[in-house]
Amino acid sequence: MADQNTAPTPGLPARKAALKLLDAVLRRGQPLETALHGATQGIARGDDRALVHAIAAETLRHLPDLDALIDSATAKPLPDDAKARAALRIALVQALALGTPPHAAIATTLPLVDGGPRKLVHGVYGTLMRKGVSLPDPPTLPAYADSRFRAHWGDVVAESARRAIAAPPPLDLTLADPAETDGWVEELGGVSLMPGHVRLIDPAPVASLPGFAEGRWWVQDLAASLPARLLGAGNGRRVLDLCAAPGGKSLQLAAAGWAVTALDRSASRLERVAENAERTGLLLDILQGDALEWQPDGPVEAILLDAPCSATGIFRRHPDVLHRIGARDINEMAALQTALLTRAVDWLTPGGTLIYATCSLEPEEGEKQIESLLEGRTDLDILPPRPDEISERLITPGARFLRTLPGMLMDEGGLDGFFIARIVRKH
Ligand SMILES: C[S@@+](CC[C@H](N)C(=O)[O-])C[C@H]1O[C@@H](n2cnc3c(N)ncnc32)[C@H](O)[C@@H]1O
Repeated sequence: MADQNTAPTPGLPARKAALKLLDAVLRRGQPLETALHGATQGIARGDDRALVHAIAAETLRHLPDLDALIDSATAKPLPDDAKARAALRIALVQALALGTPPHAAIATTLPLVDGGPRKLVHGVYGTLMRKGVSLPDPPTLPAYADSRFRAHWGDVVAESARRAIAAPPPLDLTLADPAETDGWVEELGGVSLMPGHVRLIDPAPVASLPGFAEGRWWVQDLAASLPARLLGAGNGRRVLDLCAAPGGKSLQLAAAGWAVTALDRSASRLERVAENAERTGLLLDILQGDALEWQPDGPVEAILLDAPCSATGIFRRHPDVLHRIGARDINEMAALQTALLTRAVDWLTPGGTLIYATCSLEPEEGEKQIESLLEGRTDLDILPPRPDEISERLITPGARFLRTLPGMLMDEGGLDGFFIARIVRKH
């Protein structure tokens, strides 16, 4: 990112807001995107808000390494929540990762600790800069996430996750009409890894891209497009999308010819579903309701349950998740998923299909959910993904489920971590 510090008032409000944003994420456990609005109140320019986001997100991508540098230059470690540590993190990340000239990075940070540990911050920063330190490439993952990834998926995947968190991922679009894939690849200057998918490596702001206003596509990571692909063509049949907002998968299903009931508990998130439906001209029956209480009028042939989850699979775009999620969150989410899944599966007609998906790298929210669902249930079966439905490069031979992991399609820009199972009701 370009240095923003050439303005006469050298970007102090943006740095202050970045500190506030990081505090909301690290101390109060709020998602980065949720906290952004509150932290940037009073910052009028879009560029400045983008700078706040960039400083916070980049700090989170490199947090363990930034802290290790800070600890290497202090006699004893500063407390985690010390103001000096917070200020040093953002000064260092600007100088070492965002390309801000070192003097500008510290000049915009020191006023934040006026009347406090100014001398300490200046001293530690100066020591590190004189040493010519740099951040390791790839970054070190937060310890808890690193140990879980290694335990569940092995060292190779954990190392790929380190490379994946290093930078924001490319922008993936899902097309309303997969037959137009070649045309949009050319028009947008992207590449396609599957029919109906276009990837932009170096994207412009979304709303300015051709086809956005006309609703010819929507933003959706390639992995997030896989669950709906496993339901195939709808031919006018009804599908329940039980956790629908903001609506990417509902739109895909409607575009594939399904009559979609898009249910979600959150009224505010459903507004985004309605906006997306309007922009794309795709028809959705939008309903607010809690899937733990609501129920359909009768049995249904197809259900998509894109369940709420820890979201540890989407750390590339949301580097805050790996800092916020712990064992308790994973267990709570897994219990909610079990409740949603056991309820929804009983709504299926014989021969009906339920797709269960989570954007999580935690087996408790994926493989283990389905294994325990199937225990003692002779009426349910698993239909594994077929290479003709999605790229064969994503299918592990013999696997019953679809599991995307860091490292897959890495040379093409990778994809998010997802778990997807196709459950069929036999009788
Ligand atoms: C992973 S997001 C869904 C993403 C969406 N399927 C898409 O593709 O855009 C999970 C959603 O589940 C909703 N949710 C959580 N608990 C719910 C419940 N008990 N009933 C209905 N919706 C719920 C949340 O509001 C959230 O919008």
